[in-house]
Amino acid sequence: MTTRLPSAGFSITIRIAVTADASSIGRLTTCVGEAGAIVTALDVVDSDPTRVLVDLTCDTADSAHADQVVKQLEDQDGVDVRKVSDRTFLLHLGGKIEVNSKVALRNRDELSRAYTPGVARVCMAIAENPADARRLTIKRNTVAVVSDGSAVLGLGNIGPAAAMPVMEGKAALFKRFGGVDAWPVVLDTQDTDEIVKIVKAIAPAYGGINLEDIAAPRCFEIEARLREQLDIPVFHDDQHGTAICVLAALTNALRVVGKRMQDVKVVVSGAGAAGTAIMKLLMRQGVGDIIAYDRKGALHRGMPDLNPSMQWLADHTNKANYSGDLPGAIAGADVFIGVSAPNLLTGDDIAKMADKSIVFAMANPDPEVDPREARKHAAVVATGRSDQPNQINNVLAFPGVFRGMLDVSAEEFTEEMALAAARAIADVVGEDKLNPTVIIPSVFDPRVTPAVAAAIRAVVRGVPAPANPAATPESELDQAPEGIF
Ligand SMILES: NC(=O)c1ccc[n+]([C@@H]2O[C@H](COP(=O)([O-])OP(=O)(O)OC[C@H]3O[C@@H](n4cnc5c(N)ncnc54)[C@H](O)[C@@H]3O)[C@@H](O)[C@H]2O)c1
Ligand SMILES: O=C(O)C[C@H](O)C(=O)O
Repeated sequence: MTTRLPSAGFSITIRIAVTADASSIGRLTTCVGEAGAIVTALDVVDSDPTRVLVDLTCDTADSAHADQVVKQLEDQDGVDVRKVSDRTFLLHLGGKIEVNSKVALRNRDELSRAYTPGVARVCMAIAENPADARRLTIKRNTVAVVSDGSAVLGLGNIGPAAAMPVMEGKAALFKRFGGVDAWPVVLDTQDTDEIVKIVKAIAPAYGGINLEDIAAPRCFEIEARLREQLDIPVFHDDQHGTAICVLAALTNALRVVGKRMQDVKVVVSGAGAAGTAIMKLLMRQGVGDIIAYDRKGALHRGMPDLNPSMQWLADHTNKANYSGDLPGAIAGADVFIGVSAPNLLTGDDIAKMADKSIVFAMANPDPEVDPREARKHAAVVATGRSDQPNQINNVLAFPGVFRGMLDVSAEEFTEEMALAAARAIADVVGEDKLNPTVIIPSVFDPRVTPAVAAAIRAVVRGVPAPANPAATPESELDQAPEGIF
């Protein structure tokens, strides 16, 4: 987006000493407002007859804007800026997750059962019957969030240490939304063979593997090989989580505009992890007319030097073998999906799409087209941003998908599960709520995870998804384990 709006992601708290008079606090908030920031809190820390010490908190648009807000305050008469704290960095001090013991360790008696000597009998039980690992260890509810830091958000190859805040965040989301204990496992290697070997070696402790932010096309081979070698589900969130959410959003967007999957022409910009999985799932759901776009242009037959996944797309999409530019491709198209790079299209390009067009511009943090421009011409617009309507984010999918898979000890993640999860997410938006700005539930809608988990469990059990998942047990972990003793 060209003009950035203030966001909680760039919230700062400024400690300011100001001359004590009737209008001094008012002048401060006016100054911040005139600088384009939004005041969200103001606390008086201390005061005496001559001076007031306040903590003023405000949302800014980015780091440069935050500096400018502080500078404008410093330029005011009688204002002394003492300290500026970045609230996002404050929240990350010491990391975002921790391990808690589920058992009390208050005396020798408890220690003797939780640890040695008692624990030895439990170890031997698992040695004799490996399936007991799911009942007697954290395996039944634990997922490894594995990354090599090679494609982190839209930031690129920033390495494993720098990827940690995202992986910790993912683990926090797993717990908050799915009750799943997830743990970051970042790897100081970007070698495919080595990653497969390491993940295979750590797998015994986990009930599932969530691959995260591993660059395409390596991610495809890593996922395929691990699926083949492991007896626990392997899910690549950037591929499958995104594809599930996009299919859910498109299902409802098509309901809004009154078009059918099999009739629409779709253009996807970005044939990486997300784009490839999105296209495959949409094709599986009946979309027949797709053009895939990447840096080198529209993927078409006869294009040289394509990697295997792009070659597959060139062979299986683009019916008319179009090879022109992106604005040309979307002219007359019904749906544009962007998972590539910022600012590739203008409002005028969107105006040339078919009547009642749908635009999902999902590059983070800045979408392929400014959604405010796109909304002037398209019937439905969605982005990945939390400050815009119709936020498409994987958190709608992965907590429920893993909740469901762990509940039934699933051994693999399948395309049937992806389709069922997408249907479950779409169905959460009832007919009475569906409109161009509500095609997808809020990430905070408490119905989403139970609905997705129930749909996944139903696929594994080979039964229809329950009509009212909230009325069924949310997790089999809530039920008493059988046959342990
Ligand atoms: N909103 C969401 O929930 C969500 C989910 C997944 C990905 N994304 C965003 O989508 C983007 C891609 O994610 P990914 O995981 O697929 O990354 P990726 O690196 O696997 O794939 C990105 C692809 O886009 C291509 N690309 C780059 N610039 C391009 C351009 N100017 N025109 C056409 N293609 C271009 C790259 O060559 C690559 O093939 C990122 O910005 C990411 O933040 C958003
Ligand atoms: O994973 C997310 O929540 C964000 C998305 O996958 C992205 O890459 O931007």
